[in-house]
Amino acid sequence: MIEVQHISKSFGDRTILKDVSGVFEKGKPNLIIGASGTGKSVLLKCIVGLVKPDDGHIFYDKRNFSEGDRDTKIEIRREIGMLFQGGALFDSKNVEQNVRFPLDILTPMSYEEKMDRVNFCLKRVGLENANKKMPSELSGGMKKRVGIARAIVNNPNYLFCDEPNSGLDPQTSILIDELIDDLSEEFKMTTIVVTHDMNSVMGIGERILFIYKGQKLWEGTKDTITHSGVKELDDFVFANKVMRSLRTK
Ligand SMILES: Nc1ncnc2c1ncn2[C@@H]1O[C@H](COP(=O)(O)OP(=O)(O)OP(=O)(O)O)[C@@H](O)[C@H]1O
Repeated sequence: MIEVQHISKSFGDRTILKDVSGVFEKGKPNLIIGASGTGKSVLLKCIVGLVKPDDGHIFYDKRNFSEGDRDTKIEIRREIGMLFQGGALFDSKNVEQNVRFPLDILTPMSYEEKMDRVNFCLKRVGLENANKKMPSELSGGMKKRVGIARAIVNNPNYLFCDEPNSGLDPQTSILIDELIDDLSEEFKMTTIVVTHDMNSVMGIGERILFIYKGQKLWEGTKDTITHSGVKELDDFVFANKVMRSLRTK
């Protein structure tokens, strides 16, 4: 479980996050949703330690990440897997080298042990025959799968995914969502997915935080999101014609 308490962040005189609190549960994807530019990625960066909040605390299974000692922070960082927006693969490395990279820099494992783990993860994401392919030879969906294999290769307790569906067609997006959902449960990871994709929300949104202009305005599930009574959330959810047509039924 990850807990954020009263997180605030400004850049210069622009306040980006205001007193955001929330709990992210183990074994399922927890979604952070909201319109573009509302502070979702900054919140995620605060949680993983890429941005330092001005105020507030972040706890990883009760361990204080924001004010913990150096060793605690290093320990927590080693338990984090991250799927970056766009995949962020190394263009000059092939698939297996990309996936092996965290093991090369973070573990003392032998080459054989690393390759066993790499092959296990590639198989788990449905890419068992792609070891030697270069990123330029992969489709967008395959790149995401490689990114996911790399994010889980170190057997993380925490998985963070920033817009995992960006640039993907709707069908591939659903497959990637389902993969993240399945992996979270299978490996008992606390997973946080940043998205503004309503398909993801209705597909895997068992736990959702809605951010509006840097504030958490609502939290709930896909079953309660359509009747939250929060105007700003309704504007977000029903921006899409299909969702509007469902509301009137
Ligand atoms: N390092 C930074 N310095 C200054 N401003 C920043 C920095 N990082 C983010 N911002 C600003 O913070 C605001 C929120 O950005 P953020 O990336 O969190 O939005 P978002 O909700 O994730 O949007 P999107 O869905 O478009 O990615 C934006 O106006 C952005 O310009």
